[in-house]
Amino acid sequence: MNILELQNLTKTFGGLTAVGNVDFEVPKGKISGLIGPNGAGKTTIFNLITGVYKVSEGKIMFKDRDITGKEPHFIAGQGITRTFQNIRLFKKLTVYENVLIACHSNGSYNILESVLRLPRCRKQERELKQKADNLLEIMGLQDRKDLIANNLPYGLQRRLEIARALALNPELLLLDEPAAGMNPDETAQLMSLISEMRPKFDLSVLIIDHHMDLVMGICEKIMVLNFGCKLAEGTPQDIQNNPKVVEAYLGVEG
Ligand SMILES: Nc1ncnc2c1ncn2[C@@H]1O[C@H](COP(=O)(O)OP(=O)(O)OP(=O)(O)O)[C@@H](O)[C@H]1O
Repeated sequence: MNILELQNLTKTFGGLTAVGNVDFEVPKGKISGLIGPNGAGKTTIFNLITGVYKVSEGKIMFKDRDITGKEPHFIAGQGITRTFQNIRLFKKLTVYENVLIACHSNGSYNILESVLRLPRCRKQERELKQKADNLLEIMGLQDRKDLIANNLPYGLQRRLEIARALALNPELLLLDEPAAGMNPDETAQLMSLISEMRPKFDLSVLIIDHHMDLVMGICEKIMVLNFGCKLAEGTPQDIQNNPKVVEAYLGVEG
């Protein structure tokens, strides 16, 4: 069963076709990968899925519902959250505050209940704090919860971004270059973390990354883009043995 389907997806910017007629299914409960050379259209696809860019042509189906053209907040509310290529955190707030703020987006009490500190509000706040603590524990950030986010090592800032995305209770998590800037040890730790959190949160995951060891190591299905078009899709083995992919991407140093 598929959680997400891209049907004939196209995005043009003026005369440039950033994404052209792409069909791709993301299976439910699996980790999938989206790879391709720089400028191939990968981040544009994330921006289309999350409603940041408007689709030029084609359809995006999430859990069999058409979400094409919907606003980002609606799509996030349906269960798709993401991280960004350039980390986006509240850099001057603590690690804990960063996660707690994200958890609060699920709170359902109103301003009056909050100002009057009514019991329903106090109960929810306790639950949200508990949730933030759990997320920090799972992401291995509990012992740094009082640090200012900007002072975290880069690899841990990436983990914090994932914790914030998980706080929104996604069913589909989109990770845009989660291992960018990480050394091989940090990348290996991130791979185990993603593999462990997938069943823990009952997630489907779609990852963009240039680290082939990460993508080939944890993805069950991979799509390769080149110049905005789908070049190949299949298992890591299919992709590694595909001469077109080797020529377009894997054979390129860097
Ligand atoms: N807002 C925009 N306006 C104009 N062109 C854009 C815009 N966003 C992306 N593009 C163009 O679309 C193409 C695809 O870009 P995109 O960022 O999706 O590639 P990518 O595969 O994610 O690359 P990278 O691996 O370098 O992040 C590029 O030619 C890019 O310059």
